[in-house]
Amino acid sequence: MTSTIKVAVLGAAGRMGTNVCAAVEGAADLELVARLDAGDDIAAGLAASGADVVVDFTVPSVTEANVHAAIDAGMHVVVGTTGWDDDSRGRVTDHLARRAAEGVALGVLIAPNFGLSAVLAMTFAAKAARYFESVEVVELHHPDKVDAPSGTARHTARAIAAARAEAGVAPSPDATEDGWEARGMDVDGVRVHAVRLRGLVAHEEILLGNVGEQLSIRQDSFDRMSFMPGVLLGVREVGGRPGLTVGLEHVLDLS
Ligand SMILES: NC(=O)C1=CN([C@@H]2O[C@H](COP(=O)(O)OP(=O)(O)OC[C@H]3O[C@@H](n4cnc5c(N)ncnc54)[C@H](O)[C@@H]3O)[C@@H](O)[C@H]2O)C=CC1
Ligand SMILES: O=C(O)C1=N[C@H](C(=O)O)C[C@H](O)C1
Repeated sequence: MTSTIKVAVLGAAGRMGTNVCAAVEGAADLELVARLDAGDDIAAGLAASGADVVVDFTVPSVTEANVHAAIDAGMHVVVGTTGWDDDSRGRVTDHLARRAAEGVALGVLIAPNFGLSAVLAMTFAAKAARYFESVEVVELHHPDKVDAPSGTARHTARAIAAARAEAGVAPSPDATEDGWEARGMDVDGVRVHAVRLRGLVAHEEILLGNVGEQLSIRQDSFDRMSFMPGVLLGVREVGGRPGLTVGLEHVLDLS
């Protein structure tokens, strides 16, 4: 008989955490062993849970500390929470390397978006980016979101910028003078715009333009259930991927 993967969920009372707990409970090969949220002692809760994999859908201000606590506890981690940058990802890589040197090989998967449509949109945009003079990213979300722009939009812009740099493409033209404020955030030279609107869940549009033509790549997550197949895939795969993996596209082999 194959054993189940024991899963602890951090942020279990949140919009995503609630869905993740239900998805884990509905999967025959997974076992939900802890639901932890704000106010709980995360280190103690994880130690008591005996989890194999920790899933974090909390808030940007606490997610890094949670990941280090899980690594200290000898658990693999799947992270959906946003707010990561090169420095915080670097500290996780270093922590994983220290644990590996102690003989404890752990995997951490940080994915800004677990939705298949979003991962494909990012991948297609990065592939298209070298062929267009201009590219901008627009993300649209529910107004209860605490960060802007979204982690997905930042990840998309970084991938686009890397593809354009590799191809030697010039920066998108932009004659806007300094002091005009509606040009979005500059993420590695790609402009990212954020819309917050009641009724929305999570949406992204990548606009690519040449003289006389435009390509629009649009994805819509209408329901948080759409993230669950990706989260469960991450839970099943992370133990076999020691070190830090950033982006579900690597697990899906789309990169
Ligand atoms: N990667 C992906 O596919 C997706 C990522 N997200 C991201 O996931 C995160 C959570 O999103 P939502 O569920 O919508 O937010 P939410 O606000 O509904 O849930 C966050 C939960 O974390 C809890 N929390 C706060 N501090 C905590 C702590 N120290 N320890 C444990 N729990 C704590 C809160 O009490 C709350 O229940 C955000 O960063 C969001 O951008 C959201 C949707 C999809
Ligand atoms: O807060 C959300 O809702 C979402 N957050 C993630 C992000 O910031 O990219 C993923 C998705 O867009 C939903």
